[in-house]
Amino acid sequence: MIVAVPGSKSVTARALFLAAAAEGESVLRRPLLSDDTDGFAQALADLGYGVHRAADEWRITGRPQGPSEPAAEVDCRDAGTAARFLPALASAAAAGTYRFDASPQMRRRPVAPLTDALRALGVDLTHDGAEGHLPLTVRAAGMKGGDVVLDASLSSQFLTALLMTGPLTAGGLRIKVTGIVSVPYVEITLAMMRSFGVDVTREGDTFVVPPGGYRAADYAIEPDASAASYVFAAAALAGRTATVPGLGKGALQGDLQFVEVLRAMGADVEVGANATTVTGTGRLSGVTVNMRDISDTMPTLAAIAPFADGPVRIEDVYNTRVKECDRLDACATNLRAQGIAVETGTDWIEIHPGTPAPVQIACHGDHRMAMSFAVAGLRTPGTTFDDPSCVKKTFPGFHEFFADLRSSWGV
Ligand SMILES: O=C(O)C1=C[C@@H](OP(=O)(O)O)[C@@H](O)[C@H](O)C1
Ligand SMILES: C=C(OP(=O)(O)O)C(=O)O
Repeated sequence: MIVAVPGSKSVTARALFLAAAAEGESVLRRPLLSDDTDGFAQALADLGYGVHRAADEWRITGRPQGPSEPAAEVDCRDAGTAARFLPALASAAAAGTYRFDASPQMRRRPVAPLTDALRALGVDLTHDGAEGHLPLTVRAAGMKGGDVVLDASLSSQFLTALLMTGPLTAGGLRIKVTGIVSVPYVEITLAMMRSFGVDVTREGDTFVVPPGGYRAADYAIEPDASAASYVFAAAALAGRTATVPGLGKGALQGDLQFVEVLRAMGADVEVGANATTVTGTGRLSGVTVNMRDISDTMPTLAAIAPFADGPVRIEDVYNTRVKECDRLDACATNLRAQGIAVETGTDWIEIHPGTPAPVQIACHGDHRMAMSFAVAGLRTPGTTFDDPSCVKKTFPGFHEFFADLRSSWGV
């Protein structure tokens, strides 16, 4: 069955940034419509960029010189992308005072490696509450650019923010990276910067970003590979077939690699030129997998893991502890509540086979907790959620979408 998923959150956020920074009007086709991307677009409008949104086509009027508003208060809501990318964008403005705040959940998440780097580059930036967290205020006076050292071992979003800001500085940036997670997201950034006219080069662990700015683009946003993980996992679990169009061999998003985990567990997987198909075979074997590059799909795997015929061990995912919630803890606690044996360490989780009992899943306001355990709920009737609407962050219609999928599969 063909199952279309909404547009990519990561690609939509980058496209919004790059379009706002570019000279001219950009057209973004099939953007994701969700709380994160709505918040990002609204933030740009609040900063004074021209943002015109029709359902499947957003038009952004770029301002290479920065926001047209001399001062603004920006709400980044729950979005890591907005909270990390937008203060960097504002820092490059010729002048202006911009305050960035976020939800309590996003206020808890770190931004220090990025704000330290911006300060080292001469930006006047103050944390208005806890040091290293939102809220923060940028008093922009243009950025000269130059050399900077960045630790991206808690989040690649810090690096993406600096990379995308580089062309807006007078002399460009040379970013030396001392640690990195979620590398495929950096590849998305570099590919999209190329689509907006900028080529970043690498010298070992240093990224060299030229000055000169971006040019506007007509940009089609691919479907969200992390959202697709729920469809693929559901097919593997239910013994059905799902084909997600728009995500194939040329896809930008690393999270499509989740299908290789399902393949290793026994599902049939076909990655075509422009679509990916997963067929459940009725067999799911245990697996040990390093998910450092694709950690947004860790909860998807953790939730279905009890149905495998051996232990599922997921390694190298420390930074899932600083996402919408502490995901290693939240997965372990929910699985244990279902009666499943689970062990965890600082950066790993191991889940043993079992028959999950129907319980109310504690979502911790985390869309991925709700969506992952909804997939596992295919085999655990009676599963409920304390906060089902938290899916709005990236997939507002998820529960209706998933109910439709189940009824077309008859499961
Ligand atoms: O750059 C991006 O769009 C993202 C990068 C990843 O974050 P980290 O780099 O913090 O792992 C990912 O988890 C997040 O959902 C989106
Ligand atoms: C970690 C996530 O989001 P972000 O960092 O963009 O808020 C996510 O969507 O799983």
